[in-house]
Amino acid sequence: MSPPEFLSNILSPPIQPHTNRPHVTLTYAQSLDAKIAGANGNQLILSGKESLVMTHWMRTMHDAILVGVGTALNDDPQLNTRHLPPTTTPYKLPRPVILDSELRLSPTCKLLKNFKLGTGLAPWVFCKISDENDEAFTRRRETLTAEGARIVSIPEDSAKRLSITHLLEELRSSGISSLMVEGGRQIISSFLCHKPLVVDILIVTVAPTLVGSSGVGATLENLESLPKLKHIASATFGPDSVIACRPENVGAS
Ligand SMILES: NC(=O)C1=CN([C@@H]2O[C@H](COP(=O)(O)OP(=O)(O)OC[C@H]3O[C@@H](n4cnc5c(N)ncnc54)[C@H](O)[C@@H]3O)[C@@H](O)[C@H]2O)C=CC1
Ligand SMILES: Nc1nc(O)c(N)c(N[C@@H]2O[C@H](COP(=O)(O)O)[C@@H](O)[C@H]2O)n1
Repeated sequence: MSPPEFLSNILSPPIQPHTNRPHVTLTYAQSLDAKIAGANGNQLILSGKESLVMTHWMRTMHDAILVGVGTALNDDPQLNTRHLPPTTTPYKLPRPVILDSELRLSPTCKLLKNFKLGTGLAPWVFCKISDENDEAFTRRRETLTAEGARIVSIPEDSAKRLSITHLLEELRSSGISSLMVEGGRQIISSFLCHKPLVVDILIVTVAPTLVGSSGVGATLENLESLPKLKHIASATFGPDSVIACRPENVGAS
């Protein structure tokens, strides 16, 4: 059992990291009208079963998989490989990584439950560097640590979001060579528009469905902030089209 040729062609293992950061794959599923969720952020199952299996293969090809705390709270994801066919050799599980400035992650989330059941790796939760006197923050930190999370404090950027540069350096020095970023909207925008460019490949599943204007769009950014893309490959999985692109001039470091 091995990943579909589409993936092995574009993410030939082992994926090569950069000196200061992992290789970054940004991926999400969208409707034909470029929505990633329904009204009020309601989670939508956009991918059909064939492209969902493709996404789970992609998970096995990365050392870590990242979501923002908005997604963690809204979707309560598992970020595992449960849609792959049964096998005697266990699939590689990616390390779950959550960007969570204020430590809002629920101590009862599925990621922590799976870790305690032995069916998932301990999540790494990245947060801001807090004031020592912030007792509520310290309590949340202690609770999540007691539930099995590794909490890592990193600096914020000028917009008061966690610094993507520091995050990627920390992941690389913790042995993460390849990172799959799954969303949601703010995370997609932060990674896609980061200067210098840090996304090595963008893989978008397009489902033949319409969500309408109340849905959540894939990005928040205007055209000037978005990178130019070069098409790499496309494939169909069941009814869905999957498109892989590379941002032009992505950093070589
Ligand atoms: N269709 C798909 O493939 C996916 C859809 N989604 C959908 O996306 C929605 C969640 O998206 P959002 O609310 O935008 O939350 P998000 O998942 O993008 O998390 C945003 C939060 O992350 C934290 N954060 C820390 N540093 C950050 C940084 N540098 N950049 C951005 N965020 C940073 C902040 O607390 C921020 O509020 C949900 O409706 C979910 O269902 C999420 C993932 C994939
Ligand atoms: N590939 C894909 N297709 C969709 O239709 C989706 N809604 C998502 N969402 C992402 O997958 C996470 C859920 O993962 P688990 O099924 O719990 O393992 C969700 O939080 C989004 O990151 N992806």
